[in-house]
Amino acid sequence: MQVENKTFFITGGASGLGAACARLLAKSGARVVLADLNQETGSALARELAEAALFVPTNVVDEQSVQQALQAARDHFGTLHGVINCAGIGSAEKVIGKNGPSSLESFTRVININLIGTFNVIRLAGEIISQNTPEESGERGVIINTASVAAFDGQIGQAAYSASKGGIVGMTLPIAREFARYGIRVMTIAPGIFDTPLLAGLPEPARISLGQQVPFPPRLGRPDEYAALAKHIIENEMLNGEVIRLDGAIRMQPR
Ligand SMILES: NC(=O)c1ccc[n+]([C@@H]2O[C@H](COP(=O)([O-])OP(=O)(O)OC[C@H]3O[C@@H](n4cnc5c(N)ncnc54)[C@H](O)[C@@H]3O)[C@@H](O)[C@H]2O)c1
Ligand SMILES: C[C@]12CC(=O)[C@H]3[C@@H](CCC4=CC(=O)CC[C@@]43C)[C@@H]1CC[C@@H]2C(=O)CO
Repeated sequence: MQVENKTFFITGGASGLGAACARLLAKSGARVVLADLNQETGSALARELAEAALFVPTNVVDEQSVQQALQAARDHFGTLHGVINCAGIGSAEKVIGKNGPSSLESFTRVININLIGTFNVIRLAGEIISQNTPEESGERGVIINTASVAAFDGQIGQAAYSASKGGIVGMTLPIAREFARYGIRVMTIAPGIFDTPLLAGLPEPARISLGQQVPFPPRLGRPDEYAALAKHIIENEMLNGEVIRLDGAIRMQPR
């Protein structure tokens, strides 16, 4: 579908990859709902994007929070044509640490936010989108999820994170197959290493080193490059049920 005059629900839309999608889609004539935990950054971006954007405080793991955010989106913009699931957290914890086995709580938290939160939004937004009047082609909408190359090249310390992203990879095809009857496409992007606030905690030498691990281009990915792929996925109906690595050919080392 063309993005102009369409509405997209972007989880994690207040920062990094999600915010880049919001900016590009708004600039392209779309309307965006910034569904994010962060009131400060979410409100600031909504002010920047003016009438093209609505910020709704949202916790993707909370059913009622997502339902209320989706209703706010419909109340404000009238409908919903797509979702970009960017909400997520990073994590690094060995299975056996200095003090013994890692905590189940930390593993569960990463799975809850990254995987279950993504599924929660897919199921609730998918039901709404399935009720759209279809385009001439029969398409009613598109859902884009965010995994990670860690789903395939998980490093030491990334058991929870890789499992959460591997789950997103795993559910892409079965949901695309189910949603085909509604004319809803389901795609996943698996980014390599992108220059976002998620990496903010890393010292500069570590960031430079990560970028140099990328075969080409030897640098961190830019959020606008992720956004450009997301926009293309929305516009290209033949992209469905697939996971696209966006990573400069990096294959993460064990650690
Ligand atoms: N930056 C990278 O190198 C990289 C690589 C691979 C995958 N990813 C994935 O891309 C996605 C976006 O990451 P980013 O780099 O833009 O990070 P980021 O930290 O800049 O943005 C993530 C956003 O998600 C929001 N968020 C976190 N938990 C939430 C929840 N429960 N409900 C709603 N919003 C929540 C945060 O408030 C934040 O605004 C994440 O899923 C991340 O795992 C990032
Ligand atoms: C984003 C990614 C995986 C992570 O979670 C880490 C991040 C580098 C900075 C980090 C330091 C930590 O102590 C916690 C984990 C993390 C946020 C990694 C850069 C690329 C990794 C990725 O997902 C590759 O696709």
